[in-house]
Amino acid sequence: MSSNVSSKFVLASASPRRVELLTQIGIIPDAIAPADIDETPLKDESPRRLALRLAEEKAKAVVSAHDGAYVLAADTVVACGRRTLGKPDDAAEARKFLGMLSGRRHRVYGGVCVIAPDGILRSRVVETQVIFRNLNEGDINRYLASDEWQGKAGAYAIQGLAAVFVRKILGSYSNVVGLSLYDADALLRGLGYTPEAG
Ligand SMILES: Cc1cn([C@H]2C[C@H](O)[C@@H](COP(=O)(O)OP(=O)(O)OP(=O)(O)O)O2)c(=O)[nH]c1=O
Repeated sequence: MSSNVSSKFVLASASPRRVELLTQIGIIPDAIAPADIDETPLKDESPRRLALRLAEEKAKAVVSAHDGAYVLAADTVVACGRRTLGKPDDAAEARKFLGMLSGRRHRVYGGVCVIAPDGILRSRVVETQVIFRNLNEGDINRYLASDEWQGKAGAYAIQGLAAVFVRKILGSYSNVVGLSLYDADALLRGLGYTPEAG
């Protein structure tokens, strides 16, 4: 079993949302070490497997530079029908994604991976279902003008203006924002880390 005595906590993510979410549960990273990995899906890779693989690869990419630390990484993938919606390249792609999400149910898969100081790796995927109301052209135009779609999987951020699109959500809200706090806490505790002593 890993021990957290004087262990540092490293967040392997460039996402400011993930820092904010962890702060909410009293975890302030000692270091932020974004992992620069190729996020291209493999051939026939499901969104669930993609989210898990990328979270694991992000954690593994930074662990060697942070000996003796707990390393946490995450990845968020939006899936609509059989399509995986990544971060849109431009406004045209964001428009396409929002059109696909309009009036439908989609799934947000959050991969979470923790590597403990002794090298033990634990990971899981969290699924949240989100149902959007119908979006008309005005809704989409206003949303695109806000720029909130940029850098967000599926071209929306539930924590911002897009909250009004969300008719129903089934599962973890923080998973949609970028990191399920329930699951991050469960993985960290399972590996012996507690924020108080960390
Ligand atoms: C669906 C959704 C996604 N997002 C964001 C969370 C993630 O930052 C982003 C998905 O991209 P990710 O590749 O998961 O993360 P990232 O590139 O921002 O950071 P890093 O790889 O360094 O960890 O989309 C929201 O902020 N709100 C939402 O409602």
